[in-house]
Amino acid sequence: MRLGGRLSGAIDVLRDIEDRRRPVADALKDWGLAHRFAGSGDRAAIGNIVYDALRMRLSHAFLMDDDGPAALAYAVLIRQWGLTPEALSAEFADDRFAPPLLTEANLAALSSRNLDDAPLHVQGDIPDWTQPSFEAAFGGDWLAEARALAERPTLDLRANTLKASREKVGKALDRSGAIPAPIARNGIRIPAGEGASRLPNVTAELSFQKGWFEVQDEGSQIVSELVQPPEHAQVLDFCAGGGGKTLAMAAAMNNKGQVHAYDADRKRLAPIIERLRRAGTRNVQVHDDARQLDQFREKLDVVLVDAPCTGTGTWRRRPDTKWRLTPRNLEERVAQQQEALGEAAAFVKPGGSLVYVTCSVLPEENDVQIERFCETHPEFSPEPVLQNWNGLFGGDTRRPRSRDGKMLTLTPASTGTDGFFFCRMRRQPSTV
Ligand SMILES: C[S@@+](CC[C@H](N)C(=O)[O-])C[C@H]1O[C@@H](n2cnc3c(N)ncnc32)[C@H](O)[C@@H]1O
Repeated sequence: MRLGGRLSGAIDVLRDIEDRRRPVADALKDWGLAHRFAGSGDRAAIGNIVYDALRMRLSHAFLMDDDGPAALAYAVLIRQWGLTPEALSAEFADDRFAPPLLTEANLAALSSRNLDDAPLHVQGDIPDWTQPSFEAAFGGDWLAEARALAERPTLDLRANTLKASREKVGKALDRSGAIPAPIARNGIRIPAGEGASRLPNVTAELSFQKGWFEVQDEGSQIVSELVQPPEHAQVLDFCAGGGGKTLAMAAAMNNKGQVHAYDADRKRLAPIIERLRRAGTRNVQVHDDARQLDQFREKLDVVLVDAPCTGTGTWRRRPDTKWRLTPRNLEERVAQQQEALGEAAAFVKPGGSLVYVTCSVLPEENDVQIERFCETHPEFSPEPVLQNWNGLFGGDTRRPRSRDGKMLTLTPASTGTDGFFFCRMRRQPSTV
């Protein structure tokens, strides 16, 4: 397919997402099934246009004075892919699959409008109601932080040290452009690429089938490393989901000690069994019934709460969720986080740690939760973590944002990762 056909395809998918409020991945998959002649390069290019359009939806719409799918898709090619309206007109002149050319009104808006005149949330491509939260989280840097959440993400992998070193995985993937990730010690990064370029399907690699690596954002790897469970510790991953952090901690513990993986939702937990097998992990016990945890009350060294959250830190990867998020969703997540923290705290032994993580950057889900929890549970208090950063990751790495060295926020702008929040609270040792 030529660029015109790809652009038409992207416009169809964007329209489908908007009209039927569908997740991007589903809309792209259906388009592929209905257009079987399209090759993998075409599908990747269409996917890139759609995702790029959604990441910068508000600023594109402002500059085009039009929030329709065609205007958004054209804006991607002009603002993000570096093509000019003139070059596109010339390219599409003899392409019968190309969409109608940009309207006079779109062209006039594009040449006369300046993004500096747009409301700030439009400049940052975030929902208007989230702006106060961004301001509270990042002060004067909030706009730069919001904009970084609208960039394309890298593809990050974690070498599974139970089976292979980072060097070995890097060699196995060298034709994919893999390089060591800047911060995480076992991280491998495949840069985001530009325009129509597509990321490799690393899960089709033999080295993946053999369990040499996992797909895991570098931010998720970093927070897993910050947990720092001692090798022989008894750990509970209370919101284990598909097991991304369980696997990372189990490998860091060198297959020693014990990681108990639990999730209130059995369906989310299910994939963990196959992942543990592939990774060669032998120190994980999976629990799908809360009653199985009763024996661990006040007994465990470390309890991780990787809490359900709004996922604002992953907006680069799932930009459609940015526009679907509502204040009500945020309220619901905040309530679930309080519940999960309260339940999980009961398993921490005196002197043990309770670690709270989210993949959100909103203070309501992060600092505010910690403050509220510590008020109602005075036996817990946050511990300094930033002071260990250099020791863990090296002195010349980028550092997360933190006001007090205890609560850390990783972001695309600060650490070049997805957004993550991390805080470790210590439970007072027993005095008897
Ligand atoms: C952010 S996801 C976990 C991701 C996972 N840790 C990973 O690294 O792949 C949050 C999980 O918390 C679970 N959850 C929500 N409330 C819970 C509760 N009260 N107790 C246990 N799990 C809960 C959800 O089912 C969801 O799977």
